[in-house]
Amino acid sequence: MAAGGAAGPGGTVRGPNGPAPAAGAVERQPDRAADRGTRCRDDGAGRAGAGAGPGCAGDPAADRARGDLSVAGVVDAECLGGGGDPPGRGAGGAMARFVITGTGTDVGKTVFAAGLCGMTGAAYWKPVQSGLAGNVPNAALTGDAPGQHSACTGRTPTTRAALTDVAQPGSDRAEVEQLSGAPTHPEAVMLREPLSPHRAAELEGVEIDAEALTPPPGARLVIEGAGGVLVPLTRQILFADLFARWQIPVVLVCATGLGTISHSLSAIEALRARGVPIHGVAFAGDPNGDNMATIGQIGRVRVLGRLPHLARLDRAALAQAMRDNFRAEDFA
Ligand SMILES: Nc1ncnc2c1ncn2[C@@H]1O[C@H](COP(=O)(O)OP(=O)(O)OP(=O)(O)O)[C@@H](O)[C@H]1O
Ligand SMILES: C[C@H](N)[C@@H](CCCCCC(=O)O)NC(=O)O
Ligand SMILES: [Mg+2]
Repeated sequence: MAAGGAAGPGGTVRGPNGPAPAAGAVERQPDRAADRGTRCRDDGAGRAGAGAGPGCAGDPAADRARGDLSVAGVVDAECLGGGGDPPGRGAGGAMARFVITGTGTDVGKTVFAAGLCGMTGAAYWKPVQSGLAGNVPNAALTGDAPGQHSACTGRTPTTRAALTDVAQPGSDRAEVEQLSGAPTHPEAVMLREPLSPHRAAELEGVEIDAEALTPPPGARLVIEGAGGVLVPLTRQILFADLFARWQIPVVLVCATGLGTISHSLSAIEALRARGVPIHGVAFAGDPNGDNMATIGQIGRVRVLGRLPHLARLDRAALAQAMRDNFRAEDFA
C-alpha cells in the first residue's frame, strides 16, 4: 500500500467552524533581515551594540517581548550577521508558511505549533503521524521482524489508520485543534505504533511515498514533522530531505536544559547541510539564557523566543504565553 499525497483526501482543511479557505503556493522567500533592515552591530562582547534594530538584543522593546532573553545578553543571528537563511516571509509579506521541526520527539513541537497557529491564524498540517496506538515510545516494540513486533504487542500487525476529515483522538492534529481552534488539514499518513515513521510503516505494510507528500495550499500554514530533523520517513528519505525539497523555512524547537547545545547545533548543521532554510529557533522549557544565547551565536540562528512550561496547558494560557514570549511580526 502506498501512502502520501497532499493533505489527505481532497486536500481539505477543517476547523471547529468548518472548512477554511485555501489559496496560494509554496515559494522561495527573500532575505528577511535585509527586508526589515534590522541587522545589528555586535559590540564584540556578544551583545548587540547601540543602534540595534528591532528584533535584536539591545532593542528594549524586543527584549521585553522575549522575556529573559535580554537578561542573558542573547545576541540573535541577525545581530551577528548570521541568520542569513531564507526567512518565512514572501514577497509582499503574503506568505507565512513554516515547518516546525525540533531536536527530537517530545520537545514541544505540537504545543508550539498550536501556539503559532493561534497567534498568526495559520492552518495546521502534520503530514505523517505515528503513534496513534499511544504516543508513548515503547522499546519493546522496536523489534526488527514484524513477527516479533506482533508478539510484543499481543496482536497482529495493524493496518493503516483510516484517513479522516475528523482529527483522531491522540493525534497531534487533535491537540492543535484543542489548543488553538485552528483549522487543520488531514494527515497524509497515519500510523499506529509510536515509532519512527519508517518503522511504523514497515510494521503495517505501508509504503510511504515521500515524493507525494506535498504541502496543502494556503498562505498561512504551519507544518509539523515527526520527531527530530533526521527521523526517517523511509529507509532512503529523512524529514530533513523533505524539508529541503519544500524550501519552506523551518522553526527548530529546542529544549533549554542540559544537553540542548549539542542537540540543537547538530540539528542546525544537518538542516544547513541539506540547504533547508532556517527561520529561527523557538525554545521550550525553563529559563536558561546562556544555553539560548550560545545556540543562537554558534548556530548563527535567530532566537525567536522561549515558551515556558505551563502548569495549566489550555488555549487561553497558551495564547497568553505566546503573546508574552514571541512576536507575531517575526512570523508575518
Ligand atoms: N509549554 C508547555 N507547557 C506544558 N506542557 C507542555 C508544553 N510543551 C509541551 N508540553 C507537553 O509535553 C509533551 C510533549 O510535547 P509535544 O507533544 O508538543 O512534543 P512534540 O515535539 O510535538 O512530539 P512529537 O515528536 O511526538 O510530535 C506533551 O505532553 C505536551 O502536552
Ligand atoms: C511516536 C512519536 N510521537 C513520533 C515519532 C518519533 C520518532 C523518533 C525516532 C527517533 O529519533 O529515534 N511520532 C509523531 O510525531 O507522529
Ligand atoms: Mg508533535
